[in-house]
Amino acid sequence: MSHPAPLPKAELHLHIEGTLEPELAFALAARNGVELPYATAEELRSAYAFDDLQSFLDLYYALMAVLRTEQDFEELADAYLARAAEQGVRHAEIFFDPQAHTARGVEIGTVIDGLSRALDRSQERHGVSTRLILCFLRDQPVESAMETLHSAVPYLDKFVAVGLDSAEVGNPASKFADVYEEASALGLRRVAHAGEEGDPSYIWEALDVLGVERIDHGLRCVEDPELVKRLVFSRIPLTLCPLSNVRLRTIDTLADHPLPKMLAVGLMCTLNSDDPAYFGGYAGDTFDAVRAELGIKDEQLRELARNSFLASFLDDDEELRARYLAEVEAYVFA
Ligand SMILES: Nc1ncnc2[nH]cnc12
Ligand SMILES: [Zn+2]
Repeated sequence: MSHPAPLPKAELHLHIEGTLEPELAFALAARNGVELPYATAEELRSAYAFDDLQSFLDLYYALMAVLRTEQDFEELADAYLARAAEQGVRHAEIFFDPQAHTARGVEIGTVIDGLSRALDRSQERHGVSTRLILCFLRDQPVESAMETLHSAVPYLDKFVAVGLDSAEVGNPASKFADVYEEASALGLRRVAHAGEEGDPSYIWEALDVLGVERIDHGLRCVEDPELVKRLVFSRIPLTLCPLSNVRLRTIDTLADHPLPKMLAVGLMCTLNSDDPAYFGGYAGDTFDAVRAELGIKDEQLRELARNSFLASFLDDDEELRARYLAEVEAYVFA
């Protein structure tokens, strides 16, 4: 029996380094002469059991040692885009973490040029339009973020926005106020992870100090009714990642996810996979999981897909956005 075509969607919260599947990690390790502290891909996969965000980040950064050349970054992105396309992703806004590579002696140009090689061919090869978002590591000094922004200026035509990721608690958004101000002056859009593990004050700061247009995660906004009001009235999109929240133990089970409540109060939610190689599912798997475990109905799935295109940075191609939105409206659920 053939599978029904998946619901068309945009993915707005996806770390390209988090798409590194164990098999590709081993292939790149062999090609680059990098020793991994695991005997097989299966053994590595069995290490994907996390207690919290930091325990995941430790493995996530360690495995990046296999990514060294433009070709490595190109293959990584191409493999993600192929899988995303199979799961109905039509448009992907992709995070990358330059500091995690430059700290290992890999030039930012190698990262951006390698990723761009895959992204530039993606529409034609996979039917997926793309944008890149440069993320700063919030647990690194602000000077390093500023240096990273400056080193990326020659590549300004290759990415559309800046983001903020890595260990949240103890690294509030306000630390990066000057970096975001400069990024905005360079014409870049602004997003930031907030309210993943951090309390609602992290979301307030991302909005009020960094001036972000979207909140990545934003899960803990539900603890602050004033914040929920603000997010609803200003239509700030949240890029939720429910499978990530379970794997990083922000919530106990998917059935505990506040998505139904968030939709009911009018928050502009989108569904995303975050680090799919580590968290057990890509974008389509995420839609399937919330349908199965949270009882999200077909018309709410359509709303989530519609939101993903409305919240995307496709403002420079409204014709393409309109085409995607028409596809969402025309979609017939099996
Ligand atoms: N879920 C996440 N939160 C913060 N930083 C990340 N980097 C990669 N995935 C992340
Ligand atoms: Zn993330």
